[in-house]
Amino acid sequence: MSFKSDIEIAQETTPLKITEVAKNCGVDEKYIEQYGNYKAKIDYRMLKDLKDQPDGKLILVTAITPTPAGEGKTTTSVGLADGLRKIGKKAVVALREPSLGPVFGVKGGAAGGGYAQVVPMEDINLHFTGDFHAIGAANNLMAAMLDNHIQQGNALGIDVKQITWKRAVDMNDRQLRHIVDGLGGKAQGVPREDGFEITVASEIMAVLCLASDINDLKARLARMIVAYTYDGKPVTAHDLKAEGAMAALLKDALKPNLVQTLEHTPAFIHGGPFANIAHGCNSVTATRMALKMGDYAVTEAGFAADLGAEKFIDIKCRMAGLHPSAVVIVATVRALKYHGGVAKADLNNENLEALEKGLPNLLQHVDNVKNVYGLPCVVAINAFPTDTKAELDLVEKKCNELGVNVALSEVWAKGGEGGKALAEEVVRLCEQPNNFQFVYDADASIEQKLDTIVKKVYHGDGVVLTANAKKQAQQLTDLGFGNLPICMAKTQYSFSDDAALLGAPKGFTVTVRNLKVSAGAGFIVALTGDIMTMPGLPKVPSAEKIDVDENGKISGLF
Ligand SMILES: Nc1ncnc2c1ncn2[C@@H]1O[C@H](COP(=O)(O)OP(=O)(O)O)[C@@H](O)[C@H]1O
Ligand SMILES: O=COP(=O)(O)O
Ligand SMILES: [Mg+2]
Repeated sequence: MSFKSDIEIAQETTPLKITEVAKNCGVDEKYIEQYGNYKAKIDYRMLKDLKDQPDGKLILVTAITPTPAGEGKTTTSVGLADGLRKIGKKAVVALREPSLGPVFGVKGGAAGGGYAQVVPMEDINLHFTGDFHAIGAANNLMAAMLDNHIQQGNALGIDVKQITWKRAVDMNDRQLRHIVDGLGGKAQGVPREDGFEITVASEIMAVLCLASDINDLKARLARMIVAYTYDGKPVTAHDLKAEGAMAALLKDALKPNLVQTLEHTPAFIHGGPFANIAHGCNSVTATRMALKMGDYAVTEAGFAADLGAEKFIDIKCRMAGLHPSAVVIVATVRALKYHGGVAKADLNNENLEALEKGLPNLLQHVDNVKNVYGLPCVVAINAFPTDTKAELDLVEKKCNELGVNVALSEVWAKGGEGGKALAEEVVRLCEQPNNFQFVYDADASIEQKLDTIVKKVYHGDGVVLTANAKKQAQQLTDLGFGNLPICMAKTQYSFSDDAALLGAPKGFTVTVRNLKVSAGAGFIVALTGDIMTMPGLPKVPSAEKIDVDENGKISGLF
């Protein structure tokens, strides 16, 4: 069976003018800054003016532990919002902006798929409104000012071996992970080991996602710790007088972007941290706008419920005072078979036995959402064209037998029409009482918080800190950062820190090898296993299939 590609579906649709989309969801035109006919930035001052307007219900879309292709959170978020509108509800979706890393790498774009997409998908997946370029420029201005300070005499006494700030580029480029720069002699800089991280892992991305306005942004940027002195004192962006210029670069990037789904549902897209190496959620301002403009605000958190959902709750909701009403856990036949031991190449072949063997991964995520996060949830079986009826029926049957709330989602194939059953169930769940809770108390020690996450969310035996991480934990506590929430940087392919441990592994510990404070964002990043903040391209990058014709029409993006 052949299907139209995502980009073919997107390009055959006629979107509404963005001013009409804005008007339809109640955004006053005085807040709209158009970027062409189909994109706009919305001034966050609208939130101050609407502060007395009641919020809608917040729905989080998460997933089971994914295959490298992803299981359809973004697709389901879009299709659910469309489905809610199909049943007469005022729904808005809030998503992250795609990074060029995956776009040209393995996963491809992040604008949904099939008949559940946001448009214009080419823009959204490529330059969009320039926010990521602005973040990269601000990040690298910081790096240039830091190295220039050292070159100009190093009055602050920065220890070049204790520089924590990396350069950034929005690309999967392993060649830049570990570099030596400042070569060429006295006038060319100070030689040192350096490195790049992907822009979505930059602390500035997290700051942009958590800041409420330009003053808050500037204050956060100023607090960012970029290095330590020879006597171990932190050096901040403010010490280097960098926050003003960085904020100037980010003035427009701070405003959320408004686009639409294929069915003209309003979609706020803003910020794009990955959930394995960063906190994995779109901006608070975009989420708040969705809550003001919709009776139901659907948002997503990256990768599975042990990563994006945990950080959505313990970082984003904790900092912004958000309280989700319901959670959708996306599951797919292919991912369940993957957890049941089927090789990636064979995932399109029916295999009921492997499917059943993979269920423990789903059940453990359901258990976490219900009993650790305390939220009502529904499993959305995201139907792929390669799924057989027997497989889809088995997942639904097993979930029902185990008392797991489940709904079939056909949004990829049918758009909002395929999301009506899921929408009805989500509306019901939003009216249920919920015992929303954070996983840990922020005032616990850094090690206790790490241990709690490993035990309660990953179902491991506990955390192990390397000697280096232990020293850093003590240093950060002594500097007064011990009460910050934790941003776990861990593989997305396993509950554990070992990507090979699929399903619902037991009897493992998670090793934290490095702790770094993101003092501007307000959390501590814990690097586990061999996770890296600069991914690499695969053997056959998706970029090889992307092209543009003489009329500027792009092909090959998905
Ligand atoms: N039901 C489906 N059938 C076919 N392809 C799908 C389906 N759902 C998602 N996809 C595709 O799978 C990939 C991952 O979907 P996405 O929504 O980005 O997942 P996530 O946000 O969880 O990473 C995308 O290329 C998307 O087009
Ligand atoms: O950070 C990861 O996001 P996805 O799970 O949407 O790829
Ligand atoms: Mg996604």
